[in-house]
Amino acid sequence: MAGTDSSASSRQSSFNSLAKDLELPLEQGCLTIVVLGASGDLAKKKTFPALYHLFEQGFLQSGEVHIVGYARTNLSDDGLRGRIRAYLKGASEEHVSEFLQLIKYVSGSYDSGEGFEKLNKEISDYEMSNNSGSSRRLFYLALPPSVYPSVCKMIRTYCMSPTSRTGWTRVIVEKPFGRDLDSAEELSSQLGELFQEDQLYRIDHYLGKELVQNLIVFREDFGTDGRGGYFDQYGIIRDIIQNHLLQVFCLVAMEKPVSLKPEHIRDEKVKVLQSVNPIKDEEVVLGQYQGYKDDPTVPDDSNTPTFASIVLRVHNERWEGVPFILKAGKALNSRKAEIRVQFKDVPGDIFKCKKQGRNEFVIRLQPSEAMYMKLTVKKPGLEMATEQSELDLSYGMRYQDVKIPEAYERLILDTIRGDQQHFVRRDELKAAWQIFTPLLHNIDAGKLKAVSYKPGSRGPKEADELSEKVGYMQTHGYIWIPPTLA
Ligand SMILES: NC(=O)C1=CN([C@@H]2O[C@H](COP(=O)(O)OP(=O)(O)OC[C@H]3O[C@@H](n4cnc5c(N)ncnc54)[C@H](OP(=O)(O)O)[C@@H]3O)[C@@H](O)[C@H]2O)C=CC1
Ligand SMILES: O=C1O[C@H](COP(=O)(O)O)[C@@H](O)[C@H](O)[C@H]1O
Repeated sequence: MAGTDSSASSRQSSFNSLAKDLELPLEQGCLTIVVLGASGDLAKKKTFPALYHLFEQGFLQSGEVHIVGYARTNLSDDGLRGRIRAYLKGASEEHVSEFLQLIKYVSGSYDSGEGFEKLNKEISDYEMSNNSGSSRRLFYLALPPSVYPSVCKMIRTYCMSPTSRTGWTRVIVEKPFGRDLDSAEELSSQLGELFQEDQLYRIDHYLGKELVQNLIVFREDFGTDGRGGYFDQYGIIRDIIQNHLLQVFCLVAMEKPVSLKPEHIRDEKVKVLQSVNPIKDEEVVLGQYQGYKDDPTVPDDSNTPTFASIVLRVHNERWEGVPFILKAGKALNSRKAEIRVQFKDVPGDIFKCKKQGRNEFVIRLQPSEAMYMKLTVKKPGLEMATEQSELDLSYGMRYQDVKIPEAYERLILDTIRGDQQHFVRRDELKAAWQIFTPLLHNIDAGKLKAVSYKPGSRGPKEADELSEKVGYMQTHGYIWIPPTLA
């Protein structure tokens, strides 16, 4: 049975020792996870599968956890279970059935008491029957941000963990957290009036990826695929750069934190964000792929960028003069996310032979996690010539028996443990919007135009020109493909 075997208990024990390292309280007892927006895309593709994987590994135990889906759509418990089952392909039938039995569905609106009273009754009945005297309540808002204020108000009014029991109430909110600095601050104030900062978990799933650190390239080989209506309201900067890529940038550029405690790490992230200089228009390239406007939900005159390459410059002792190129796009030639640290040429290079490229340290976040170093070595043989080679740590080869957890899996577990290290703090969010808001307002006002690029290409040629102009040198004549990708 899932959740009761010895591997599950050994995981529970390493989980407990990690919690001890971070000085988090060790907790057991009744846990309810409520997924609001349970009928939606994120819930079925990411949230419920992540919960299943936590269950399968013993982090969520039958008899202790209770999962409730909530949305307006009229569904039965089995109706919701059927939708979820379709996204748990390849999993053991026995485990899946056991997991699905933990799930109930409650239907109701997002702004009236009736549905939330029903939801509270469902949770309270389970807590009474569980008999542990505890009440841990986790609310996952897999919903459009427009309904966060009303949903949070309803949770605060009807569904909080009762003070008569030990436990807590925590709320996970998805991105986008606002459209610019003012709207994000307004949303933060609305939520801040209802919950303490330590109850709010602003999720950015890039922070849950195994190899998250710096970045220079981020590419996707698909377009907006049916999400054109949503995407056109936001664009690539709000969808990916202001959140996912900026978070990764912070982890690379920040100074060493005082300790691994969440507050110490987030203090350093805020410092580096506050050291970023205003973005210069001439260090931005925007693109829109040909065919984007064929989507009927996208206006014919849309200037929304589906591609952007933006140079950030950090005004501090360590990074003065170093360009950080944040690049993301839809409908490109490949789907990958990488951090690429390129080393400068040595001054007074004594080797006359033409180099293929500079030394680079690459961290591939996906697909096929890897870290590798591209470096110039002497070409084996009698002549004194150089060539490019590599030191490779491809995870698929080095860690063949290890299953790398999904980002959402890790982040939900962090929330249950009360570890906010990988979540965005309010002042961090503000500093992030401060960097991008002037640029976004200029784009919204039509002052910066997106140039067109071919789907399946590297994006606009102007982006490569910009990288070169700020000092990045592409490797010529030799491209190494890690064996796990070949
Ligand atoms: N999908 C993805 O891959 C990702 C999504 N996100 C974020 O996660 C959240 C949820 O995304 P996703 O699941 O794609 O969204 P959906 O559009 O699928 O919405 C989720 C559910 O919310 C309800 N809903 C939709 N529109 C409205 C509305 N205008 N007013 C009230 N309720 C509404 C619907 O449930 P019902 O009608 O049954 O109540 C719907 O099933 C968003 O904040 C999104 O930005 C973040 C990263 C990736
Ligand atoms: O939040 C989002 O992220 C995905 C990319 O996530 P990944 O884990 O698949 O790299 C992006 O496609 C989507 O547009 C955006 O909303």
